[in-house]
Amino acid sequence: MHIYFCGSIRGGRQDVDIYQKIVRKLKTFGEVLTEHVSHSELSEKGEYAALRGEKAIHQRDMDWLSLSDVIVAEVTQPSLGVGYELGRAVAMEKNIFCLFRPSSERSLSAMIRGADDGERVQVRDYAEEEVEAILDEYFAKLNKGYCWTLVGLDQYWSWSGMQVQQDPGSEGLRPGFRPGSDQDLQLL
Ligand SMILES: O=c1[nH]c(=O)n([C@H]2C[C@H](O)[C@@H](COP(=O)(O)O)O2)cc1CO
Repeated sequence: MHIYFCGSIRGGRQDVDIYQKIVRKLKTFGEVLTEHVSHSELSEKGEYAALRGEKAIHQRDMDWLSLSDVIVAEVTQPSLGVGYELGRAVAMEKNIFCLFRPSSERSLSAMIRGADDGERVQVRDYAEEEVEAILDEYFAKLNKGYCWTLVGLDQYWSWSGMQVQQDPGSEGLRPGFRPGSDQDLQLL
């Protein structure tokens, strides 16, 4: 599983220790593409010097975002970049899990909290000591969803393979094809 972690860089590095804790946990579920966000050596200047330019950072991160199965964002420290990544991820219909600490006494933007649909986009208030358990719970549910999708796909492919075998001249499935119906048998 590819995981994209979002956390503030130029928005302020105050929460880097929590980012580290989250990324350490995320690595037990899959590959974290944006591990650099949690590096304590990364300053508010960001990666400009290392990557020779803002365009390269933006392009690389958009490629990683497209590749990701899930986005996990620590949104307590406000960051324009994190807000932008989340907006793009919503448009890509990704699974998104945002984590916010009310103990900061900040008020999370309505554009993030209001995007919660209880399913694909989820926003969760948390305290630092419970973050690992919360991530366990989230990924357990996410993986369960994936298992069902795989079972469904497997059934679909074995069914469609059967149809093609019965009709060797077939170039594939026809639109409006219904498995097992008389209409299908006539079409074949
Ligand atoms: O150098 C960088 N590298 C990088 O990957 N980002 C991405 C990942 C972070 O989740 C997000 C942080 O945005 P911001 O720097 O505006 O706080 O943007 C952002 C920067 C600097 O803006």
